[in-house]
Amino acid sequence: MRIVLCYPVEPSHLARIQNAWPEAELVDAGQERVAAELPSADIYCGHAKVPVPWDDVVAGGRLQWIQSSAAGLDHCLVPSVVNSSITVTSASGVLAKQVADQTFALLLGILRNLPTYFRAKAAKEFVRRPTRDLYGARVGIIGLGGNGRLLARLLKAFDCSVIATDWFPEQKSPFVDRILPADAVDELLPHVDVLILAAPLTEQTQGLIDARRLRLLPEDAVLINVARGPIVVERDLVEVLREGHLWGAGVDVTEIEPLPADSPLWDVPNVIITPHVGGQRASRIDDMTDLFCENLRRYRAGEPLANLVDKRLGFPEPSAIYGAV
Ligand SMILES: NC(=O)c1ccc[n+]([C@@H]2O[C@H](COP(=O)([O-])OP(=O)(O)OC[C@H]3O[C@@H](n4cnc5c(N)ncnc54)[C@H](O)[C@@H]3O)[C@@H](O)[C@H]2O)c1
Ligand SMILES: O=C(O)[C@H](O)CO
Repeated sequence: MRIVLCYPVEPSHLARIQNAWPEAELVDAGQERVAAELPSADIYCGHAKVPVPWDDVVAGGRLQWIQSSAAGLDHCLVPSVVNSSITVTSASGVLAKQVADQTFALLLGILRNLPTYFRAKAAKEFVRRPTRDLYGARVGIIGLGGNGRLLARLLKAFDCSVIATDWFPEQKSPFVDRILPADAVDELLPHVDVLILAAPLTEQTQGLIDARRLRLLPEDAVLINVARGPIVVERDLVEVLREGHLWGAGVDVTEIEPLPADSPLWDVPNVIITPHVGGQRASRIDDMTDLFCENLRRYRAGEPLANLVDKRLGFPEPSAIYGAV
């Protein structure tokens, strides 16, 4: 058994992975060597941002299982992988705490008008501007997976009412007041003060939030995107923000990353932009290694894997999500 890794592991992580399968040959490939090492791998654990020649790897016929170290699978669910017998598992749940921190940083930053105060600080001006409350707000979450579920739980500490859409609306959560089917977005939008995007990028979610839907939100609503940039039509977001329809937006992800210097989004005052750092924190590697070691154990024991992805859908079922609340 040959296991190829391409996520930032330290010697202690390597030791734990080796311990989970002592007879396996473990290769810490690094980005430069991944294309050369993968055709002879049985198992691959790697990150979204690493380019992999998937068609060649699938054609080689040896790879059995991809453990993505990202929750979003837009990097590896290419047609050749989807149509193959390769098992795919995601990192759903592993980054949920960090994504929650990032969401609250963006959300509270916009509600409390921090972009204005950062500009005022640079100009050494002591200005006061109106603010909005998170306490008691009506929050809509698109996508109730590892991230969405943790967010719902934390929002309850702010006495928010939480309404969500999800592909699996029959799932239960003590922290969500109402779960609607994925295609009920238009029904949800008029009833929320804050809209948080936490769904994967799929055929159904690409361009989901366009000008028409942004205008269905109440005036002064806030949009937070911690999922994938192309879920929002960015030029529509700029247009609607400039009309003054929204209170503001916080985006950790953009249609093109890095966001091009000539993007008009940079110049919209009531927007906070962070460079896709929602999942960033040292401990994520520990958490990722916990998940991978657990899945190696299950793989060897022939047990169902955590975060097993339905490749046709592009995400795991709720019952498979690792450590979901
Ligand atoms: N900003 C970051 O750094 C960061 C970090 C982690 C994840 N992400 C992104 O956030 C997404 C969600 O992460 P997660 O860990 O919760 O993933 P997940 O796979 O656990 O959950 C995704 C959820 O979205 C639901 N869903 C799928 N299609 C939908 C649709 N059309 N409408 C509504 N719901 C839909 C699924 O049923 C599932 O419950 C990832 O796919 C990834 O793209 C971003
Ligand atoms: O999907 C994820 O896990 C994050 O966006 C990192 O790529």
